[in-house]
Amino acid sequence: MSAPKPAALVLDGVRVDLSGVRIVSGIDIAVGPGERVGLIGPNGSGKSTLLRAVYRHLRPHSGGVRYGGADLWRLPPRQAARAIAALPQENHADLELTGYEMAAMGRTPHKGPFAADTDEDRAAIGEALRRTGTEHLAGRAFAGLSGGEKQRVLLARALAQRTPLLVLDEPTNHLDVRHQFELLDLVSASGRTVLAALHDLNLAAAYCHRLYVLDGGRVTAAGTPEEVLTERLVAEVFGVHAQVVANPRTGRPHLILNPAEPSGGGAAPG
Ligand SMILES: Nc1ncnc2c1ncn2[C@@H]1O[C@H](COP(=O)(O)OP(=O)(O)OP(=O)(O)O)[C@@H](O)[C@H]1O
Repeated sequence: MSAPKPAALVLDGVRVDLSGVRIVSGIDIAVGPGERVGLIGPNGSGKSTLLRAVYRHLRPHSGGVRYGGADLWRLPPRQAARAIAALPQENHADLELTGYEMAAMGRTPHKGPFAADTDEDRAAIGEALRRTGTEHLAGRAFAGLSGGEKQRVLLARALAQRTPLLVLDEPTNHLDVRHQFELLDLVSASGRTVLAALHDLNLAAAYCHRLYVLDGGRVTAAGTPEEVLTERLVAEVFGVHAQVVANPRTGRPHLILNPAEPSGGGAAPG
């Protein structure tokens, strides 16, 4: 009943152009089976574009995306959708679906056209709603949910798909702090292979085994959070000052962030 055993995701020289503009190029990324890899980088650096090339919304102009050795772009759509589930940034507010129906869309790759839900479908949907704490949203119109509620229902859809690979684009968008932790705990506990774009560097440090830094459409650094999240790199890539300390509870790197050149002496408000 659980997702198949996770395999490795490999991006090999991926390049994507949009409207004749090169957005990302020469991207080599390897995510081991069951590994959680974070993609970090400033606005416009190409994170979403790259993820779309992985979850088959934007065909790369060159390079390959392989999962478990198979070229994801050559797989029949249904087979690909049994391997990879995505939590994209796009909003589906236009769809007239309930929370349950949205989560149930995750079962589409496992069913024939117009086939009724099987016991396994219902179990997968129910478990996904329960794990994401969204059972109470099942009967509500998806379009009327709050941003955070939508995000959690979309995660339920991805989990109901029961794929061994998850691609997450800003999964903590709209979520309050408790739900940010809960979502990433849930994803971590799932044991899936994960590639996720994250803006929050501390969450990236806390939940990812390794990080890739994207800047100007290229990978400029990669390694463990300890290796990547240095004061120098954060200053160069994000233009802010970071003091790196160890989280006293977890031992993971934790960044105390401030503007690069504090003005007004950095006095505390009030
Ligand atoms: N159709 C398009 N034509 C030209 N440029 C585009 C097109 N779509 C996106 N871009 C540009 O591609 C670049 C990368 O966008 P992308 O959304 O991948 O970045 P991102 O790193 O995910 O950004 P953010 O952190 O703001 O979400 C941006 O400069 C964006 O303006």
